[in-house]
Amino acid sequence: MRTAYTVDRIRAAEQALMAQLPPGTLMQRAAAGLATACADFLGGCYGAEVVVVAGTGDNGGDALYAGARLARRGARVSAIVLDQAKVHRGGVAALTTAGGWVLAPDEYATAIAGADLVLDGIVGIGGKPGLRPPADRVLDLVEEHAVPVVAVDVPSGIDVDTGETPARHVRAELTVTFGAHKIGLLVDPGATAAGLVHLVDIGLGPYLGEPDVEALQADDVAERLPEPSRASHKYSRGVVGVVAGSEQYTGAAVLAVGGAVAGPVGMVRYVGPPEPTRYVRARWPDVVCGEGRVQAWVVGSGLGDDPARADEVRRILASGLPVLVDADGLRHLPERCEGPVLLTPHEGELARLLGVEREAVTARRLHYARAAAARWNATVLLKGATTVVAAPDGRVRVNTVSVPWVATAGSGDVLSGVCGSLLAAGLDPLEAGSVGAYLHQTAGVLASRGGPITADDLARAVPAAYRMLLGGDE
Ligand SMILES: NC(=O)C1=CN([C@@H]2O[C@H](COP(=O)(O)OP(=O)(O)OC[C@H]3O[C@@H](n4cnc5c(N)ncnc54)[C@H](O)[C@@H]3O)[C@@H](O)[C@H]2O)[C@@H](O)CC1
Ligand SMILES: Nc1ncnc2c1ncn2[C@@H]1O[C@H](COP(=O)(O)OP(=O)(O)O)[C@@H](O)[C@H]1O
Ligand SMILES: [K+]
Repeated sequence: MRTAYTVDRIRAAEQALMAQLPPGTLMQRAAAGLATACADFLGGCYGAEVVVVAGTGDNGGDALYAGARLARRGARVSAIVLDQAKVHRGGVAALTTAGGWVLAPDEYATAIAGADLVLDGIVGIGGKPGLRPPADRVLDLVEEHAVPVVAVDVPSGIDVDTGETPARHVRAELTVTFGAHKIGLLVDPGATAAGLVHLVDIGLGPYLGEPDVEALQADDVAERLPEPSRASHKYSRGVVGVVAGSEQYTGAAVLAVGGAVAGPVGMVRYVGPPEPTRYVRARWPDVVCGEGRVQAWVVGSGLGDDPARADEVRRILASGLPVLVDADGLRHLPERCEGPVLLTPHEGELARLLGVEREAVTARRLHYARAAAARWNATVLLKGATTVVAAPDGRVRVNTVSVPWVATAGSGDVLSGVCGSLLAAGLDPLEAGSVGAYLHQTAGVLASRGGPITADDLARAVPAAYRMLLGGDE
């Protein structure tokens, strides 16, 4: 499990650990891990040109000490010190002793233009979002010359606790973070600004407590994927009912059912008008069409605006059974949901539900997913490159494994079927949403292999993804 914590929690853990150790130990552990990651990134230090950008806090200290280590390993390391009066003195001394030097302002442009790597030590967890002058001017040069950036702890300028980027911020190829993941490294747009994230263990583990945000990894997903036993029969494995598609949107029915049959359930029921029913029957002889007992429902994709279908959604939501509500179904939510409910909006749908602009949701994904979970008493899965799943009790998971080719028409319909199948097999909404999102993106990786895919390709790849995660043969 990848676990992330708020800045307050990380600071408290650091205090507790620092009290046990000689002064400066943690910074040296951080700098050592950072220097190794930079050397790996550069593919060797000898002769590499590195520019350290050091702000006024300990983040700058980490960067300067790492710069000193790189200089001792043969790199040419210079430093841009943003404020001479407040810079980490020990860090500057270490760098100069190791053969590095501090640049004068009129040397910044040339140094950055010739750099193989810029180390962003502007601000870490002590930073406010945005970049104050002269950091912004230095970033202009870095972007102008497209120099790769390794961010120290976090990309400077992001909101570390939320992943929001309300103002100017660094965009890194790699972020080397210390002690624990910060929430803003896992949630977009901060996650995108961070690039790849490498965690350096500095010994905080025993002091951290319960995480604020979790991200499942392959082994966590494997543990949670339902598997039948010798005693299983089709009903005990779970039956999922799919209410999707209409005379106009037949494809939504096929794709949602395609996701559901690819999941762990023993049986899928489909409930819909004659035309999509014909398509579903023709494709899956095993799907039972018409009403009947189910353990969970998937409702919403491609329903259109038929009032009878709206009533059906409301009736299902009042049944107390686990329900996944997607797309058009989201227009028929009650004042507050009862029972296990998983809502799966994309940003536009969540914006409509909450009466805000889409751009606001894009900018504040964690905030609005949490707000909707509290407002409707339901688990909310906000789709996107980093899917956020927020439960009404405050727990949050994010899915950071993703492949952009999955952003294709009908992909969300497949996701609804996959997650609904997991709900019917007994997972609670937070588990079904987070496991389903991981499985769906893994199917995307397998189907795509670096090229374009259709939603149908994605659904067909789900069983292989399931098998791979369980450790079965390829
Ligand atoms: N506390 C610890 O035990 C450890 C801390 N470490 C490092 O220390 C960092 C935290 O250090 P600090 O608490 O000194 O804080 P930071 O270095 O993150 O930044 C605080 C300083 O930046 C300035 N600042 C704030 N917002 C700014 C902005 N938007 N633009 C420009 N300047 C801004 C502030 O005036 C303040 O001087 C961590 O991120 C990590 O890199 C590591 O050395 C590991 C151990
Ligand atoms: N940039 C991206 N990278 C990876 N996956 C993405 C990206 N953007 C969207 N997705 C995924 O693609 C799916 C799109 O679903 P949705 O927006 O409902 O589309 P549709 O309505 O066409 O089915 C979701 O699972 C979402 O998480
Ligand atoms: K930084």
